[in-house]
Amino acid sequence: MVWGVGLVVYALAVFHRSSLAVAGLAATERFDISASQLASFTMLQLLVYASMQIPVGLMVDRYGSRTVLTAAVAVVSTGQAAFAFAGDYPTALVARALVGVGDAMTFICVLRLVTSWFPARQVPLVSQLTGNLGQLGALGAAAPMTWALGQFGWTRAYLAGAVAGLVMLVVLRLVLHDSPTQAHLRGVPMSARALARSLAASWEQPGTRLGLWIHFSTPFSPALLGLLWGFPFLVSAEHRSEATAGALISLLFLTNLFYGPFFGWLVGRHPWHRSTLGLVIVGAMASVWASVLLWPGDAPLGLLVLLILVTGAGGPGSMVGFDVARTSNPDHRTASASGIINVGGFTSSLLVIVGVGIVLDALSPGSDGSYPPEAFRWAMAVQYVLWGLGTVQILRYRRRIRSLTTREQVAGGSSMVEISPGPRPSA
Ligand SMILES: N[C@@H](Cc1c[nH]cn1)C(=O)NCC(=O)O
Repeated sequence: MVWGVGLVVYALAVFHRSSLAVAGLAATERFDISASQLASFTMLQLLVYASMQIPVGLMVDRYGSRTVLTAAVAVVSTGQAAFAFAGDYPTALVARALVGVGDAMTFICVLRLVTSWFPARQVPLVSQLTGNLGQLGALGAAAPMTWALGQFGWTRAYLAGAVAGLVMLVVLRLVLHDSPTQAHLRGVPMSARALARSLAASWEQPGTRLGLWIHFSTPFSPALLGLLWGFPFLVSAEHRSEATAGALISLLFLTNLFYGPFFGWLVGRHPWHRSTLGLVIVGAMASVWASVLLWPGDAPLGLLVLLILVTGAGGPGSMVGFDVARTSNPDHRTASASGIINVGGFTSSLLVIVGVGIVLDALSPGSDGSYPPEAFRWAMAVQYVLWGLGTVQILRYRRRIRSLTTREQVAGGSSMVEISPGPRPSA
């Protein structure tokens, strides 16, 4: 029950995060803004999210999931309510930033609950299910939100999400305990210096860095498609109808339901090969994107479906990063290590979304807002820079961790290494 409540709260956060995706046109009219001002909502949210991860991880280790999740739901609902009533662009930006803050506090709390409530051998699978079932919130923010906006109008549609948050707040306070034996699982108070030492200790573990780079390399491609550029790419560059493009984006979220349990099972059985899974996912995404981008003319529908099915592995693949960090750190640092990991994917997503926008603008001089297919192809190729960097770093830290641990140790549930005093490894 505790996990179920945590999962619903996370799905609601994903709903709030994605609830602007189908309201772009309405938002441009309501706030009288340009396309780039509209994109800045998404960028602001991602920026706030990424920059909050380390403080949030430390807060969860110190105050426990129940307390931080309560604050998260209160903040995200306030933000969504403010967005419902916002009549001008600056107010709407502040409201979206609040949504980003509350959203940033949610996932790490729920992952921490999973490690406290489930036996260690079930944690990889349940964490995968958490990350992936939570994406159903994005599906709820697609067709149902389109319907609600048309039926009830802006204010009432967004307010409904905020009210759902208040209901979950009550349920959370009634049901959710930090562990089977304690309502509140609190860490010891630490000075700023001790916090810095604890973070440094996590960072010195090669498994934390390996996890960060797996999380960096895997989820940005589905984020690029699902959060901002997928729809215009499919319509403008691949000349698909809006209905087909919408169906392909929905399929992207649905793939999570397949990959989640599969990767969870795989990671639980073969922890030594977690980085191999990360590399295979990156390789598969890079290859299928190359086929689409190099295809002369419009890519056939079958290839676009393949692109979606393969790219859909990126989000679930990023969960592997959390698992590597979990087994590389002691329990009292689990949440702050997860915070470090989560910076990876949200930074790479932000970079790729901004990068694609910059290349599109540079290659479409004087355009009226519609981008030529050729510009889109070059813009989407920005992904290769990040995949290249991510792959080099995964290989680097995987080599380091493999030289310092054994298969038996990792199979036993730990990839922690003894850090010897002396010169510290550089990033
Ligand atoms: N990459 C996601 C998790 C995921 C799983 N399937 C698709 N995405 C992640 O890191 N989530 C953190 C969050 O706050 O959503």
